[in-house]
Amino acid sequence: MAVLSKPVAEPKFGFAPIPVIDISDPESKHALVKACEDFGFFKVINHGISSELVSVLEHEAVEFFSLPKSEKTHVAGYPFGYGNSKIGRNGDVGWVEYLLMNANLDSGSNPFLPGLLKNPETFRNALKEYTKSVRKMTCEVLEMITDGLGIKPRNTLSNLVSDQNTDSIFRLNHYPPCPLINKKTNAGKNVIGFGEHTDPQIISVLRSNNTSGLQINLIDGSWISVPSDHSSFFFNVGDSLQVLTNGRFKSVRHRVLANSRKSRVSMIYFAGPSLTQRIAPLTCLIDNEDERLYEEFTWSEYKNSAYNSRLSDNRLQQFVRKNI
Ligand SMILES: C=C1C[C@]23C[C@@]1(O)CC[C@H]2[C@@]12CC[C@H](O)[C@@](C)(C(=O)O1)[C@H]2[C@@H]3C(=O)O
Ligand SMILES: O=C(O)CCC(=O)C(=O)O
Ligand SMILES: [Fe+2]
Repeated sequence: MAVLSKPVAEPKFGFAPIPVIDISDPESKHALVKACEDFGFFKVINHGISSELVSVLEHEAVEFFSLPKSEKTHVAGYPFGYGNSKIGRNGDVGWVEYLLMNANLDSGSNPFLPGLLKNPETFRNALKEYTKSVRKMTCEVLEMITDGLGIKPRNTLSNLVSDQNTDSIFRLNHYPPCPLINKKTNAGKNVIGFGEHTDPQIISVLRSNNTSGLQINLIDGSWISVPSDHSSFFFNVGDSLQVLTNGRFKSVRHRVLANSRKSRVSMIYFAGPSLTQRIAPLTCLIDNEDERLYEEFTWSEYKNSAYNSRLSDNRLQQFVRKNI
């Protein structure tokens, strides 16, 4: 893997409180809206997703990443497939290997899936069940958010991502223990696993094993570490939701630092709309045209421009309305 020694800003508070939302309680809708406004990030508990389902998929992921390098690189590809160190195709690198897939397993976009692992069917079934359950939870969360914002109908946002044919993707990341970090002195402790960025989609749903490393950037610019919790899900507001809410919700900048001793395995569902979907501030959230902060774009336009950018770029900047 590539050696990364770029200095990164120190987290200000170490571990700090992250909004925790109990989605079994409808009244959590207000806390959800506040979390999206203040952090663009929150942890979800009482989600009802079977821990067995998550464990099976994690086990399959660990099996995959334990394969010899030659077998993994056999399924290397862009945008979907295996990748090691290189993130995207514009020069970003990290202490990470990953498998990126179209979340719609019936789309034909993941031709490498049948050849994966000894028992590809177990992997495929676990993936299918997992993405289905996470998509459902995502829609529930978006409906609570819509309620909390006082928007009608309550499926205004969930409709954008509820169909399995929308442009949603699924990513497995593996951050191996990093020998560049000195276990005794902690020298080199800031090796970047996944560089700072915002997610371009509407909302992302992350689950990891019990190895920490994820950090989020607060509105004041400081970084905080997110304590790992393998039984919860972490949600990131994406760029598209920032636009839909006319900047009221913040698309959270986040990154992952490597760990000297433990592997981190994460699975992320990026809920994206269909390619032709128009993304613009919801008219019910603005009183008059002058308040509109962003130009309208289609998801396909935004995605193309995002995939031509560097990881840390502010991708929304070019869509900010001028003369307001
Ligand atoms: C450097 C890049 C990697 C990325 C595509 C991009 O050009 C800019 C956005 C990156 C990102 C971040 C969130 C997701 O992990 C991801 C799959 C996505 O949709 O946008 C990655 C892209 C990637 O890894 O190809
Ligand atoms: O692996 C993680 O914990 C986060 C990775 C991430 O932010 C991403 O893949 O977009
Ligand atoms: Fe991300």
